[in-house]
Amino acid sequence: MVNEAYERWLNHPNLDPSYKEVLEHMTEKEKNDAFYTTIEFGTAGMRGLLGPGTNRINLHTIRKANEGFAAYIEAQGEEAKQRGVAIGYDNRHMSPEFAMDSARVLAKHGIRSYVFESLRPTPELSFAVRYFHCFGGIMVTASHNPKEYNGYKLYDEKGCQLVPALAQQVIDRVNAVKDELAITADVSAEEEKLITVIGKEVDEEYYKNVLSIQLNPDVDKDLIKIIFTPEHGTANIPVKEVYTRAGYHFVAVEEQCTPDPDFSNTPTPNPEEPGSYELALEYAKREDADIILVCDPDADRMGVGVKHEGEYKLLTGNQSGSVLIEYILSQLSEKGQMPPHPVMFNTVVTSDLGEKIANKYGVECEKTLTGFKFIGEKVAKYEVSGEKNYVFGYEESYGSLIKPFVRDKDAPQACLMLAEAACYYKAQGKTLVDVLYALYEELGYYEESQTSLKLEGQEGAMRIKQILSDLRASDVTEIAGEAVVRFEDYKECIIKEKDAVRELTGFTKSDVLKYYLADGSWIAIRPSGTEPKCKFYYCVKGTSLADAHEKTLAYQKAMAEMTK
Ligand SMILES: O=P(O)(O)OC[C@H]1O[C@H](O)[C@H](O)[C@@H](O)[C@@H]1O
Repeated sequence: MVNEAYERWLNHPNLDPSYKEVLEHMTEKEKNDAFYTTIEFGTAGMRGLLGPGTNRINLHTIRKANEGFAAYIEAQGEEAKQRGVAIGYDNRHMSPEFAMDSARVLAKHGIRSYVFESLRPTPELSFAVRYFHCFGGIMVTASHNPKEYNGYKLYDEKGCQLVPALAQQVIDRVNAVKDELAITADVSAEEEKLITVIGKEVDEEYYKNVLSIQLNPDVDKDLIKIIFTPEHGTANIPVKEVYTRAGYHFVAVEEQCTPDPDFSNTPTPNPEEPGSYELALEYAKREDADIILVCDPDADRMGVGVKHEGEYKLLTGNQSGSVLIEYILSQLSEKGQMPPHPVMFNTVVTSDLGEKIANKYGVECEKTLTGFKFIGEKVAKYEVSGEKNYVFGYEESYGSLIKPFVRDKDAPQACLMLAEAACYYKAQGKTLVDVLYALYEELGYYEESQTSLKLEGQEGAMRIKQILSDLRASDVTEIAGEAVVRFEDYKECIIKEKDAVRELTGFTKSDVLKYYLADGSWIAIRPSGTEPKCKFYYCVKGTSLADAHEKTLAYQKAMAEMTK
């Protein structure tokens, strides 16, 4: 099957010429990884290595996806085609080309599109879908992945990434395309007219909305200095613009402000990884800055560094999320602006601390599976029913959404709110780390961490599946000497507790296992849906931070042993 697909590509008259040479020089292993399957929709759309092959991101697999998306829109009728699709893209290799090609494939089906004139953040694409009342959206990006990757995210009419039930309707139509190389993007002059280039007008509206989230716009902004880096990506213009308009003092990491598909001046563009803070830390020390803010290339994630007792401490996504919850909810309460039936959202692998903070302010916390689309889905549900009111949504993976005029994670919003919180607390003589430590004192000492096994290619994907199924098959009763008091399996949809088994409801089936331990900690395991990794999440509760840390190390070691 691999050879058949490979030969079909190699000899196809429509093969993009730049791919021919790469195909000819592939080793057997490379050939296998590129053709053993077709690239799938994961946590956040289709994401994969750039290059030729059915299991790669390239002009032909993107065209195939667009052909399926177009068929899906056509099936909704003429109005959907007229409302059209908003299209955005980031700084990655081929992103602008894939975006324009997508517009052309849609135009061949008579579908209107609005394409950004240059790179823009993912949240602004979500915003544009809503602004133009489009039927859907496409964002060409691989978010935080390394430079060798690209991807394709699909949005619904609310500006939310397609949830599995809708994505499946597109996938079925994508799978019905037999020859992806036969699809072309040659449009007639008439079809070309269906494509509108957009820019400034949407920017303005988006900035206005972002600035509207401020809870204390009059906070003394002279109190803090911010170091900001867009990691060569799309946050560069919007975050600078928003800070300038709001009056914050910031210094941008110049070397990382140029849009660059190779991310030349950063070891990694992912704020989950310490390398992304390296240059910003040098700036911070030189400028004696209070906070460091790092956005990923498509500006849906934000990483935070805080100067505390003379040192810069990097916050995890759980920690920055906790500080934001505390600030936002305390301010809403104090100002009497808390809506009735307030609700906050996070995921089954996000720390318990967030929920505790929310509950303290009378806010309910609802959990979803990993993927902000599931949070966006809930926002839409409650918007219609009016049953609950959104106050915040975040994930441990460094993404949050403050106001739902966007339906995906929004780093420009997060950067503005984080800066405001830092000023507010500095006026009280506190750093954001002080705020976090006070939360631990009040609600319990938590250490959240993540480890992962990088397992690439077909073999890696099989190994990851095997790790999960082996764990599922073995009855784990203790981890590092601590008893397992509850076990949740999101694929088999069961909860095992006190020797009883009951159904786990409310979630789409997903390959996630979660072990709750007697000391109040939990450990979860799942395959990443955006990277070739098996992820282990630890939320460890201790009697002190030192105790939580010691236990974390023990649990990590035990899990490593169990999955060797
Ligand atoms: O753990 P993964 O499947 O790789 O997903 C990690 C994260 O990836 C993207 O940023 C998604 O938008 C997030 O919703 C998700 O939490």
